[in-house]
Amino acid sequence: MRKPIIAGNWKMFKHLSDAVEFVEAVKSSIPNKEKVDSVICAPALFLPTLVEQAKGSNLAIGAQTMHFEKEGAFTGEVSPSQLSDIAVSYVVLGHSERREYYNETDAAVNKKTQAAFEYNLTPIVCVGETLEEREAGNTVAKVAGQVRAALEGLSTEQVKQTVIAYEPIWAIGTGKTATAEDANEVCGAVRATVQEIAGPDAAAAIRIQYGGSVKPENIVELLSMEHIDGALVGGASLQSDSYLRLLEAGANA
Ligand SMILES: O=C[C@H](O)COP(=O)(O)O
Repeated sequence: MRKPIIAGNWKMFKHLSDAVEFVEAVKSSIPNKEKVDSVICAPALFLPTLVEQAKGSNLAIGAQTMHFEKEGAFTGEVSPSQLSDIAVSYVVLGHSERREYYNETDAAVNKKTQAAFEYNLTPIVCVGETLEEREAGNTVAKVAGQVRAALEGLSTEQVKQTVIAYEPIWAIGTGKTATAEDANEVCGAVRATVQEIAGPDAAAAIRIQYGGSVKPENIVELLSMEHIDGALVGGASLQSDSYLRLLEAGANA
């Protein structure tokens, strides 16, 4: 059985003092690591403080993006080596907001995924279709193409350790969740794509999250689905009580 992974993506919300208060409130109540991987992906500015604060607890801290180069003249960017140096453990790559507003291409996502492994970070690679693509019946083609591009050149072992987050773009921050059955169908297509690229062992091991208006009220049903191994959560991860309820659902899935 695959261990569930619940990751909060705070996007560009909170000030440092709110973030510290949140981690203080949750850190002693995070479920055992053997039952669920619990992650908060925070703004880059907060990472050193939160990593220190979460040390010794079951909470892991992740970044929301990074460059693929180790270092260089890339004003405003954060490198994989810098994240690794401060002991960040996860990084979200190819979020639809990065793809849409910052022109993050499939090729860049692939370079970043490879760089994540080079620097000991676990990549959470986001894929998903727009409403137009869904209505045109192109969901699986779009998502499978993004998965193939992101995983190109990775070893089977690296594919097994990658986390894929399936996030239909029309469900992000809109309150519209895909039905658990629809989400499971696309996550199943992601797994089938992984099997084509990296074989059955990798397909059985890779963890696939659903994201898009996940909240304590709908997470149990989503996690009961065969191919859904966790959730990438925006809005509902911002409040400590709601975040802990999501983790509880993960621990009991
Ligand atoms: O990364 C998280 C997703 O974009 C989902 O955001 P949301 O839970 O606010 O819909």
